[in-house]
Amino acid sequence: MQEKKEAIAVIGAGSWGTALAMVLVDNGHEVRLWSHNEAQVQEINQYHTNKKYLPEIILPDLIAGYASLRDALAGINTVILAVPTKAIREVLGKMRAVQSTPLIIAHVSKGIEPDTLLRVSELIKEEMPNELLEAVVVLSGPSHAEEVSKRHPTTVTVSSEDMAAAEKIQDLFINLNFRVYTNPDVIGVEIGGALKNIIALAAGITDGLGYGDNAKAALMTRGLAEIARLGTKMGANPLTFSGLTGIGDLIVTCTSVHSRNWRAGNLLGKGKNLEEVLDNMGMVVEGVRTTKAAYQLSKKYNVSMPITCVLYDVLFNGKNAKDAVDVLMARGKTHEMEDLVNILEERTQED
Ligand SMILES: NC(=O)C1=CN([C@@H]2O[C@H](COP(=O)(O)OP(=O)(O)OC[C@H]3O[C@@H](n4cnc5c(N)ncnc54)[C@H](OP(=O)(O)O)[C@@H]3O)[C@@H](O)[C@H]2O)C=CC1
Ligand SMILES: O=C(CO)COP(=O)(O)O
Repeated sequence: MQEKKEAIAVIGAGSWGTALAMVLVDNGHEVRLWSHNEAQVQEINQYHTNKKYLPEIILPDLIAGYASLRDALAGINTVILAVPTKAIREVLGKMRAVQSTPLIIAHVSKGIEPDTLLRVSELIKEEMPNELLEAVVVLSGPSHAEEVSKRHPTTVTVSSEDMAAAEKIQDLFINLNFRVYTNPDVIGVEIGGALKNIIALAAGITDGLGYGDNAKAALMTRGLAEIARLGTKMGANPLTFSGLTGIGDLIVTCTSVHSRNWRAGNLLGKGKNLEEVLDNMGMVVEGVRTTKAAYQLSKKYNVSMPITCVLYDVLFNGKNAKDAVDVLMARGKTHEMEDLVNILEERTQED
């Protein structure tokens, strides 16, 4: 399927960076997997494992671990940026310091920065000077690293303001186990990928409370409704939320034991406190910061996001999880689709 082979730097050797490095090696590319942790780089090069993040997996020999960012980026045109949203600015600062030629940066992070309310592609454009940035691409969709690393069938979507760059990333990754679609709606793809983590935390909480499948289906459906309302108000195509990076990712994250967001929520629902939960997770739980950002976005855009708002109170204001569910169930009567219809009508009038 794939013709042109090239050297690619994957920046971040957590679960997702490592699994994506495997896909690229399967497609015949030279892969340089950078980590800020030298011991981990040694483990990757000597033992071909990454025990902390993918304990069951033997990595292909052709994944080369790099501790030097300068060496990892030497002569490179395409970077896969696979660190948590919180680390993006720091890592881009380090890249800026050693880079002199323009890069296509394909990010795979699912978050929004609180306070600035920037999406990850916007953060990248803010941190990287124009002369170092050929294009920014986002790769997102229902894709747990644990399953991708076992080469189980997976589908994702790539999006960019530069669709030629998105198609390049599609070509680099697509194979018979990893099917890559394109979608030009960057806002919708990034908002869907980031905000599904909020709903996964909430779904974990109701599972932890022992509420079962009706409650989870309600959260997923009404969660998607509030994601679509906000995203559409921000300029996304509402259809994107019925695609892989919307409902697709929401399903996988709310229903899989692999999801760190669902697992964190589940522990919260069982009565553990947030600090304890995050300390024990050992991997990123993006939904916590994203809840803060989405809460702020809902105020900025004046969009009703009841699930996000009660989760915000659970995470940051000490609200009891069961009381939070009661608040949602006791809300005033409302129409299922009216708000989204109104937002779409407003948009038509503005055009
Ligand atoms: N895991 C998955 O299945 C998927 C994850 N994603 C998204 O990908 C992004 C990365 O997640 P994931 O790989 O799962 O996260 P992990 O927690 O598994 O790994 C994070 C990696 O980033 C490194 N890191 C953290 N902070 C910094 C920093 N300041 N500088 C350099 N490196 C840093 C960590 O290093 P250290 O070990 O030293 O902490 C670790 O190698 C997230 O936004 C996530 O939502 C998207 C799709 C699937
Ligand atoms: O985004 C993911 C799957 O598509 C991974 O979700 P978690 O970060 O909750 O593990």
